[in-house]
Amino acid sequence: MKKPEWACPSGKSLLILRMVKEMNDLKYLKLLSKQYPNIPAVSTEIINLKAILNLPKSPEHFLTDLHGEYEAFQHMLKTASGLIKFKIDQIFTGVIDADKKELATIIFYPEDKLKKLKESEEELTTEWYKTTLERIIKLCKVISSKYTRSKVRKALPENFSYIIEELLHLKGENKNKEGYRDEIIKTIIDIGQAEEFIISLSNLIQTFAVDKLHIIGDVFDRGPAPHKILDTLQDHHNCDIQWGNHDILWMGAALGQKSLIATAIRTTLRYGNLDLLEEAYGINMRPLARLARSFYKNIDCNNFCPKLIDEELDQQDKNITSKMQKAIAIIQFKLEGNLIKRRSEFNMNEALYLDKIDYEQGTIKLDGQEYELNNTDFPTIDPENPYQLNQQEQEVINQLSYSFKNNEKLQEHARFLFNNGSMYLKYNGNLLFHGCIPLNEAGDFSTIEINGELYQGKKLLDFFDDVVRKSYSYKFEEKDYRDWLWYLWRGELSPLFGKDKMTTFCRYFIDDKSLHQEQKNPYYQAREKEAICNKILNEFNLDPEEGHIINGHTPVKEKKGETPIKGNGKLLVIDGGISAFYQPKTGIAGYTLIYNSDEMRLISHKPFVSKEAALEGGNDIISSMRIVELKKKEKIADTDIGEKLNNKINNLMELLQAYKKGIIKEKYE
Ligand SMILES: O=P(O)(O)OC[C@H]1O[C@](O)(COP(=O)(O)O)[C@@H](O)[C@@H]1O
Ligand SMILES: [Mn+2]
Repeated sequence: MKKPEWACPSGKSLLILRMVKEMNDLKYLKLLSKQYPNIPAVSTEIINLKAILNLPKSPEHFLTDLHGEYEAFQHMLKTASGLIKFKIDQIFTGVIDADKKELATIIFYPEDKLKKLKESEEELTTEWYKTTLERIIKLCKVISSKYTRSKVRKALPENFSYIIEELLHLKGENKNKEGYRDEIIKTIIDIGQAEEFIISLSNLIQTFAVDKLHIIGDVFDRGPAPHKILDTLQDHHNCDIQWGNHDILWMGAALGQKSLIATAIRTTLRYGNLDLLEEAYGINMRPLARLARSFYKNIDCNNFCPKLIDEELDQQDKNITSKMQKAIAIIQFKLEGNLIKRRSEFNMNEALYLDKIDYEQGTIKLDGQEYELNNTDFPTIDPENPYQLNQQEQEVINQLSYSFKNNEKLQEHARFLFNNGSMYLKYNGNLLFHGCIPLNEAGDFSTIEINGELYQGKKLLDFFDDVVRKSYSYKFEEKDYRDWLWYLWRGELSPLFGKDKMTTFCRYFIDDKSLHQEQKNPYYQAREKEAICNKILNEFNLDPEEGHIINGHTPVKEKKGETPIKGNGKLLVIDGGISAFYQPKTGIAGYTLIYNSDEMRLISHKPFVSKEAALEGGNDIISSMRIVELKKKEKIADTDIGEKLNNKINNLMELLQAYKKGIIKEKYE
């Protein structure tokens, strides 16, 4: 059979191909020439970009599993996980510790700390303002030196931009300009603007300390204020998110996926965070409370009692929260039952419970064995038709679904998560994801068949990434993409969940602890081995010699001797439990990671007590800093952005040649 022409181009078609390419190149260069119309313009940009390539790589900050702990998160952000204090110690070697601590606290919380200092009997003298300003300027200079002038300029506060730019770019050794600088500082103090400058410069230091913030999932659930974390992230200058299972839960709920709405509400009530729904988001919970009150009269708290840290609810609130939790849990189990039956390809029949209950005996039969239920009050379940919502339940879930879908704030947060998030991220040679890459016992990528096609490894994550985006794009149509978000929340091969099953029903209703077990995916054992980590990096086309996997989701139990560094240093698990509920298990209050131009540094944190304590300067929450890897001084040229800049430089060089050869005519205004 004659080969199709494109399979092996003849000499003539090769010539045609080359001509087409040249024409396209020329078209592109002509477009580029609109931006850089002559030799001086294009030369300036080439010089500028080449200089940027030689700047040191700017710092990346990695946080994960924030679980609504806003205050601890804020502190990590403001302090850049200890990086700012570390720089202060490096720069001000001759300054006493107390002063360095004070300086650090001013930079982290400038308004509050200044107020506190003024309230104490000591007066803030001109000398104090001068020293403080000089130190802050010095630190700001060092921290901003990794950026181009234009980037620094763009970040400057409007009011003082000219003066701050002057101060930041005056060279210390320039004797001629010393008087000039001193006069600027003196005038700032004389005209009563010192505090404004201290605040502006402190904010600038916080901005520059970290260039890129990565959130490796799970902003929501357990803690009280995920909404405040999201508000902060929305305002951040440069942040990305790798979705966690708890984020997908809320994203799906925001799109009106009813099983996820029920689950999000149940989890919120379980941790006593009714205020999050009612006050922060303004979702009306009265219909659910009414239903709970009318059906679950005799609840004795037990397994539905909210988990609290400081007993912040009184008995009456605890009772109603428990009733509501049970009411929404039953709605969840019913909705999930219908979903599992509708989506047989999810293969989740083992999560069907309500049809296995003997409602007269108060027992349940699972895998041929009978178990006693510890609670047999199911006033809304019709044993003949256990998955059918009764009328009141139907009304409540419809009302909640309407509220979720039409809640402006929740929709704004969901939009942010969809737009700025992904299933995984490849960034500067590293691979970031929340949960796992599903593996089988043999250490091979697990395969899932969807509509006759097989997915595994990277292809599986790409499939889910695509489905999540489609669920958002088609949110107003009754397409079934949203069901996949539920699968991602709790399905066996969900890379965000990474466990064989979720045993919520058994945890509530059966005392036998063996039924509460959730088996982790074999990935979690396998990742201890370097070869497996390398295999995963290769699967994602990353260089195992250079790259690392950065993982969240499973709290590292440091107390039990577990280490966050796995696979011979190839993989870092940075979930150390910022969530207050996990701290007894982990023994610490979270890990964070800083990736600088010369090292990767893992920081473990002590529990964050309060902002008040932080303002006193006594709350240094860093418990240890470990250098995971020393790097050769990396430059922007070595990063992903460097690669893009290099491409641009190549194009500009071609444009320069085209001007020189007269292929494209220069334009001068
Ligand atoms: O702590 P709770 O509310 O009992 O939740 C337990 C559930 O949370 C999960 O651990 C998932 O949450 P994480 O992603 O934080 O691990 C489930 O596997 C488990 O069933
Ligand atoms: Mn998780």
